[in-house]
Amino acid sequence: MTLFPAGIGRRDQLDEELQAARTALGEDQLIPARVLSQHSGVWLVAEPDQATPPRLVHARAKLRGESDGPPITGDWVALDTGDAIAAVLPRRGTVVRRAVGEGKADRQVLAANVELALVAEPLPEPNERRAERLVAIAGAGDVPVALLLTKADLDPDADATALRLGRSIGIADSIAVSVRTGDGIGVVHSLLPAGATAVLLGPSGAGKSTLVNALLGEERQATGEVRESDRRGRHTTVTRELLSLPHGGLLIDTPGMREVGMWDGGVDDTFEDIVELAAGCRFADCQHDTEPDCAVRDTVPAERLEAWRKLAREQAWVDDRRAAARARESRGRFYERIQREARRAKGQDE
Ligand SMILES: Nc1nc2c(ncn2[C@@H]2O[C@H](COP(=O)(O)OP(=O)(O)OP(=O)(O)O)[C@@H](O)[C@H]2O)c(=O)[nH]1
Ligand SMILES: [Zn+2]
Repeated sequence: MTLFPAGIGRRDQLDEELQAARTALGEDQLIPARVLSQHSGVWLVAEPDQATPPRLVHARAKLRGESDGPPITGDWVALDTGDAIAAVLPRRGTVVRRAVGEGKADRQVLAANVELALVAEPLPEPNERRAERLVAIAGAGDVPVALLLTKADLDPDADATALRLGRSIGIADSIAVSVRTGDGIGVVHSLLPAGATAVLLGPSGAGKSTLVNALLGEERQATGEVRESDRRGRHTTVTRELLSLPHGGLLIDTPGMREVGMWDGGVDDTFEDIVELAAGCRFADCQHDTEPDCAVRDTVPAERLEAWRKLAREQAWVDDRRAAARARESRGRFYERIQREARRAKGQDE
């Protein structure tokens, strides 16, 4: 039985990228695979042709300390002859948040190589601010977004609410879905064509797992069993997994997130309405607060303006810290070079 009857996803230029990794590492035996799930210290991977069943592999120690962090679910990787992940192939379409932690500025890649982010917010009281934030981090990684207003059966005006929220955040695909009535499920399927990979994001309790089960239909039982035995056998924790949907689409399931910190910008994309209107303000640095001739203040709802300010402040804070870290790093490299040159000069003296 294959876990992914319709394959493990599209990947353009896989051969070229693999060749580049072989050249870089000087190893010509590397083979490609995709990470289906990440556990503590091991990764479940599958090869594109699935000639062998998915298997748990390790990663080379050096990979774990790299700036991009260890391999994650959705990654395309190069495996060596010892079945260890030797390289992570370039990531396209990433969702990155600031790692959770007080005053910390570090990045966490939530999903890699995704072509769509499904941002879930539950009805009847969707939190627009929370959705905006997820839309912004997806936008920062060049990942298009569809909004899913879940639990549509709890809101008699679900479709209107979805439309309104989509307009407000600037997302064309905004769909009310209910697992209870089945409304919207077909539309979600149509957003996930064969070979495409999407990630499902949203707060705890939004109904993500329930929706995933509905999308998987009967497939889940078949795939679930295999995975469960993997998990139990190894006592590992699954954080995210790549799932194969019946129509051939792939979906990365993420656990509910309490905190989603900004990392790579994306604020301006999400608040395009404000950015565009601001061009009409009298002052270029207008804060849309008490300035005269402000084109934004009276047009944009106060809560949205406040949300924009808050995210922009947060992004500025992260940018500061990232700039400081880069400066520290380049100072470090500078001193290393000076010391190296000093040692060399000394060697020549002797
Ligand atoms: N009325 C209604 N309830 C739903 C629907 N979908 C999910 N729920 C309920 O919402 C609750 C939360 O659902 P989950 O699927 O566990 O939510 P989740 O987003 O996966 O939460 P985490 O696993 O914590 O991230 C459960 O009690 C579900 O039964 C729906 O379409 N309608
Ligand atoms: Zn203004």
